[in-house]
Amino acid sequence: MHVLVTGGAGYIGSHTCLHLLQSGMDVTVIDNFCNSSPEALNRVQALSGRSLHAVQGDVRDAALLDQVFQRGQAIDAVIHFAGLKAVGESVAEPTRYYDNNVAGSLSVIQAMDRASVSTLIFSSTATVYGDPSSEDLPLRETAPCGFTLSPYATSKWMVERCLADLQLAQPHWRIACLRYFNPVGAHHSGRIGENPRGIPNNLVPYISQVALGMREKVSVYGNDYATPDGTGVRDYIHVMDLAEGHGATLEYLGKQPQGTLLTLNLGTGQGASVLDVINTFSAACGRPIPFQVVARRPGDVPVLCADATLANQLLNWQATRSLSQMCHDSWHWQTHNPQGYDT
Ligand SMILES: NC(=O)c1ccc[n+]([C@@H]2O[C@H](COP(=O)([O-])OP(=O)(O)OC[C@H]3O[C@@H](n4cnc5c(N)ncnc54)[C@H](O)[C@@H]3O)[C@@H](O)[C@H]2O)c1
Ligand SMILES: O=c1ccn([C@@H]2O[C@H](COP(=O)(O)OP(=O)(O)O[C@H]3O[C@H](CO)[C@@H](O)[C@H](O)[C@H]3O)[C@@H](O)[C@H]2O)c(=O)[nH]1
Repeated sequence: MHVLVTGGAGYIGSHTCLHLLQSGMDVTVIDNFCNSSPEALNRVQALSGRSLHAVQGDVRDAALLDQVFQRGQAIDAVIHFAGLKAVGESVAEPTRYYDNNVAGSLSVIQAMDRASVSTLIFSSTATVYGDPSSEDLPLRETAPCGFTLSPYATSKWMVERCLADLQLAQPHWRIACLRYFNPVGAHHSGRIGENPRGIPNNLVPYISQVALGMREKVSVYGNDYATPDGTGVRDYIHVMDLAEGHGATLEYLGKQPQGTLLTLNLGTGQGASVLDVINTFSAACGRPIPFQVVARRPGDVPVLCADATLANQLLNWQATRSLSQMCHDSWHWQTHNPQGYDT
């Protein structure tokens, strides 16, 4: 099987490319490196002992996509990771987010159509659930969606809706929208991992930099939520579990008849609070993690936690790595690559 991975040099993309190569699949990547480094792909190839074909470019470049689809061995499926993901940034720059995430996805879908490739995995997000009511937790895929709290979340929901309409109009497609919860951790080798530019937005990369002494303390955004310890609860999932979930989805889609549209939560089903994560990380790295409680971050919700039963059943897949493993692997990556791929 030959898979085109858009955004394959990014955090989730690089781990998924490694898993696909190790599973014997052929991989082509298109990435404009706006939030990643070609070095990630060098390391993926070194770790797997196999090569992939990398194309530098933007998924909104229709002519380039046509070239990629026409070149060499036929592409069987696309995993579309390319997109922008910073929730706060999307509030400040909505048109950039809609352009990259919505127009970029349309460009990929239309190029697939021209090339008669109709198997697609789309990177969606738990943020499509907005601020769920407590009776909807843990979240099943049927929980209300679309009351989104940021342009980022809306952009992902718009693409999910577009794919549902496409599937109705052209029932030969096989599509999976995967709603990721909170991916953290890194490959156990410490060779690939998350590579935030500037000040990290996300909790675990920030804690990692505090543990390493690069930043003074973690700001805990609010301790007055209706959660057991008052801090926000999320469903953290190891990035390698997520990568394996993509492999399992490709396998599942390959066995389905034409006309499949699948929407799945990829999470562990276990919620962890901000303080749980700080304490678990501190145990993993053997250092105290200084923190200070500050005001809530606008747009944050109290709890996002998956019911991943459907993915477990359909894909014969389950997230197996613990929060402790996630923190351990993030720390391993951070200590070996304090400046990310720029080291
Ligand atoms: N990391 C998360 O917490 C999370 C959670 C839910 C969903 N997602 C989604 O999963 C996908 C991958 O996330 P990630 O964490 O690996 O992000 P990432 O930023 O590390 O990776 C995205 C990759 O896409 C590339 N890219 C962006 N726009 C592009 C374009 N127009 N053309 C070509 N390449 C482009 C970037 O250079 C980067 O390599 C994204 O779509 C993101 O929205 C991420
Ligand atoms: O410095 C920090 C950073 C975060 N948090 C808290 O930690 C939790 C997790 O925050 P973060 O790591 O920023 O993740 P989310 O805001 O949950 O969003 C992530 O997870 C979503 C899926 O659930 C993705 O779609 C988003 O792209 C991704 O940023 C939240 O309660 C935050 O309030 C802090 O207290 N301090």
